[in-house]
Amino acid sequence: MTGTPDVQPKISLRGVTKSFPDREGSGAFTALHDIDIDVAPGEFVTIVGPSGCGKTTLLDLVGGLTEPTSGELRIDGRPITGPGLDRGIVFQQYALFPWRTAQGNVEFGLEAKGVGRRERARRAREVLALVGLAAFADRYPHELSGGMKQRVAIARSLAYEPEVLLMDEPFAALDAQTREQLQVELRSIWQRLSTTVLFITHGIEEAIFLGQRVLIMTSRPGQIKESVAVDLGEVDTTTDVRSSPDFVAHRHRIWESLHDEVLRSTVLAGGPTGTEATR
Ligand SMILES: Nc1ncnc2c1ncn2[C@@H]1O[C@H](COP(=O)(O)OP(=O)(O)OP(=O)(O)O)[C@@H](O)[C@H]1O
Repeated sequence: MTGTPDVQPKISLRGVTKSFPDREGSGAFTALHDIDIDVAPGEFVTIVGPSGCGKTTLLDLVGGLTEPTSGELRIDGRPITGPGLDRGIVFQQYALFPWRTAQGNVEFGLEAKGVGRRERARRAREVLALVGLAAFADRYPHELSGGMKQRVAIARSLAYEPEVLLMDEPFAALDAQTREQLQVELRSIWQRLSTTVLFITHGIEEAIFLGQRVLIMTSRPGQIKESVAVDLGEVDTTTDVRSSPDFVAHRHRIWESLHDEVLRSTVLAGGPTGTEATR
């Protein structure tokens, strides 16, 4: 099991297994097997694992988008029975409404929550400012860069103040500089709002920079192999923190653990796949 034992966890998974019917339809294919995870309130947990090990499946389960084959998932001790406004989800693809402005996209979740028009507009402006887009509120998605669109997607999730933010490789499609900039912004937003975050990534450095704890998953069927606490001390994001001895040591430790799994998944797949997970 992973987590802090003495606080009631914000997110808790016990014995979670998820199977899908196999291609022939005659049996089942196990994507996740017997997962136990505890995430403390306000904790930022990142998850890395080889390609196809079930990371997205895990996040979908916490998001209530699918149901486990067996096991239990809880938020604040209550079983997860479906999607809810207590959880905001940010996907790799921006999933913005093209016919709505940035402001209109951010207001969307608030409409669903029944927030009045003036309050919606106020809150949307506030979170757009939080992600550095105050001057772009009236722009449509096609007028925004990839990084800006992903900022709008994050602002939309933050607008209705979810207690939990679920992020599935949200920066994967961005260029390296924009990605690093958004990592810094997300880190400071999280520090200010103390939202509980579960963040999936292929990048070891991203996992270390953002996470207080990195969960390493095994190759298929996905299980939690290790939970690595990240302690970088006081991080000055204006310096090249990724070159610090502590950061490099964490990177090496996680790389070694993950590399074994990537090799295993390559053998299982019968070819050279999954190497992206060792970046
Ligand atoms: N709806 C589904 N039906 C059948 N199989 C599925 C379904 N969803 C996922 N899978 C399978 O479950 C396994 C885990 O998929 P998942 O997308 O969760 O992995 P992942 O770790 O997020 O992969 P990646 O890192 O490449 O994004 C894969 O083998 C995938 O093909």
